[in-house]
Amino acid sequence: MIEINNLTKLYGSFKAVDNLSLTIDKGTVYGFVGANGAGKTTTFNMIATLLQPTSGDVVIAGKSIVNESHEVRKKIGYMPDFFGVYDQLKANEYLNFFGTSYQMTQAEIAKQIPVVLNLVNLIDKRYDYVDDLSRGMKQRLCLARTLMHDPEVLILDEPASGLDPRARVELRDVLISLKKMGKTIIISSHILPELAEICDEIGVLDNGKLIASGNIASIQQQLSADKTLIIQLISEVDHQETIQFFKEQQLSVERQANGQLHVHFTGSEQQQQQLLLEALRANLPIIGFMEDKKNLEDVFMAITKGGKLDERTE
Ligand SMILES: Nc1ncnc2c1ncn2[C@@H]1O[C@H](COP(=O)(O)OP(=O)(O)OP(=O)(O)O)[C@@H](O)[C@H]1O
Repeated sequence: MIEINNLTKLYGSFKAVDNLSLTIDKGTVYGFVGANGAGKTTTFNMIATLLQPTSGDVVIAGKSIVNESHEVRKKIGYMPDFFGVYDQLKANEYLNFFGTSYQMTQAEIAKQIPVVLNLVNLIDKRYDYVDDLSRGMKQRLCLARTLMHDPEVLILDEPASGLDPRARVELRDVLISLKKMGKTIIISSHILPELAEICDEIGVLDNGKLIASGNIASIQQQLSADKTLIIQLISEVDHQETIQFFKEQQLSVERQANGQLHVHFTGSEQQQQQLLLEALRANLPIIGFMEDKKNLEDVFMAITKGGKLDERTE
């Protein structure tokens, strides 16, 4: 559905997007995550035909953003990270304005306005002034405007930014409905857990490069070779024998304030099982043995700061 081929953008000599290649299948919700300045907006502006790439191309439903931008625009709905405020316009007038700019007929517009307002749960606000809506409602109205011409692909740049938790949940529910309708959605955020809830796949952008891509489980797995085992011991027993056991296995061990041991481990799952078996055979006072599952924030920080994945994915 979307083929990104060697997409590159230079601002002067600065590479904001560096040789990005990626395929996104129809019906996929694909999330781009990256710190501020990683290149998300630049990438989205190119996909949305608002910015010419320095080199490379994006092909959406068979149409090139470089050579067929007009055709591409019919297929996409773009929600920018900042959008204008339209004084003195009511919600339905706002949608009418965008419908007209998509060259829809008045009959089509009249039919589509209630459809999109229902989708974003704003049908009760159709006669309210845009300026009087809450920030979350404005975001959803902006999403409604991108749906006016019923595009196959939605490009949403940080749609949840600045929203309170409740407004985020409301927006997420709308996105889940759009996903169920079979839309292909590209969405960005600098908050990985937020994307993980609705995305089928995630791409991590760092300094303009796509340094990891795949479903959340595979991204987490790419990091899991470097893990911490949490060992819980019977309280009030001497920890020394157990610490000595792990040291003899050439593993580094740290005793925590809560009495747990943290063992740094880089082996496979089979080797992890073997370690547990040997610890039990040695009759150590172990009552808990588990891997410290990295949460998504840890994963994000590790991939963008530690450079661990750079070597593996290149
Ligand atoms: N018009 C421009 N001219 C020069 N440099 C630019 C321009 N637009 C963006 N940049 C630079 O390109 C890099 C990528 O910016 P971009 O806005 O794409 O990142 P982003 O991931 O969307 O960041 P944010 O999360 O802060 O919106 C940044 O270093 C930014 O300063």
